[in-house]
Amino acid sequence: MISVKVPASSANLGAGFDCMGVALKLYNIIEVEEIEKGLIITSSPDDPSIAKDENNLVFRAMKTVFDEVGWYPRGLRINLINEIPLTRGLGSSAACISGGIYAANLLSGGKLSEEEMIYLAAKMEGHPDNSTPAMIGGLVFAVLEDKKVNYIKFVVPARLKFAVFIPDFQLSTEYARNILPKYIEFKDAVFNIGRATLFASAITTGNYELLPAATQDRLHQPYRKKLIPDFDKIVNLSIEAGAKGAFLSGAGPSIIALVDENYEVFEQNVKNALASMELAANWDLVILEADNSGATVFSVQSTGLKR
Ligand SMILES: Nc1ncnc2c1ncn2[C@@H]1O[C@H](COP(=O)(O)OP(=O)(O)OP(=O)(O)O)[C@@H](O)[C@H]1O
Ligand SMILES: N[C@@H](CCO)C(=O)O
Repeated sequence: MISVKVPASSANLGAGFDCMGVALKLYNIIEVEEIEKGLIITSSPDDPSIAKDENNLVFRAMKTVFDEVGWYPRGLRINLINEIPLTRGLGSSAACISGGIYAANLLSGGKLSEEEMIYLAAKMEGHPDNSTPAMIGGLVFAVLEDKKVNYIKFVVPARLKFAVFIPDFQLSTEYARNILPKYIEFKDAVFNIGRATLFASAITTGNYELLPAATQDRLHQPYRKKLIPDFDKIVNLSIEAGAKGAFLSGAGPSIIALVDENYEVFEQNVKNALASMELAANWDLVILEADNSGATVFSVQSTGLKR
């Protein structure tokens, strides 16, 4: 049996719609083994949206590898241990895709290179901003091309914390993409290019004072925040408490605030404020660090199956 550990991820990071994302220290574990025949899928905790047949996202990701390398297991057992909340903007689908591809590559003899796995994952997800950090960790700047992903990985220092606000409701990425406009104004495109460029420079040089300006966005947040009634309240609360920028995590509904120093004080103050505020949803706050490793092998045990 092969166990793979794969991190959550937060895409966009403000202005970098579909091209910037960071892996976070919150994990799913995917256990896979070849069996004599059939497909057995188990999951804990379970959720009705986790398919137990060939529609399962981890299985579908694994199958793209088997099709690519031309090797198929006789049967397959998949056990999912899920820590990443589903459909909250924390890359649960990318973890399934990148983790499934990584596990299938190990099971089938490691024929694909890291670059090939990164490409397959981004192609399946449709954009590389969650799947690439889920695969290799770190904070990633990435563009999906015809046959490859062009990317740069930045190793995030532990000093930078990601305060993740997770609400008690879900928002599917598909829905949150469908409400975006087909066209945007030229001035909004210019606004985002400036901020995304500033973000990349500020984060890689450690100039965190620029982050509040660099995390502004006009491509997706103005539209999506209408689906998240507490968005402005939580962003404003975070900035007042000292965050270096706060924005929607991926397609939402989670919100992330960047916190540099005194994160314990930030956490306490924000938790107290949340408890006394009138909000439309219940919000959990967890402080996470970036994961700089991506998908990794957790353990490998022989199944004793003979070929
Ligand atoms: N552990 C899992 N096992 C199987 N399927 C999963 C699992 N986690 C998520 N999924 C599938 O992915 C879907 C959620 O994907 P979606 O892209 O909407 O949200 P997300 O990836 O959590 O958020 P975002 O893309 O904004 O970061 C679920 O409805 C389910 O079909
Ligand atoms: N860039 C993607 C991330 C969510 O998968 C979006 O915002 O729709």
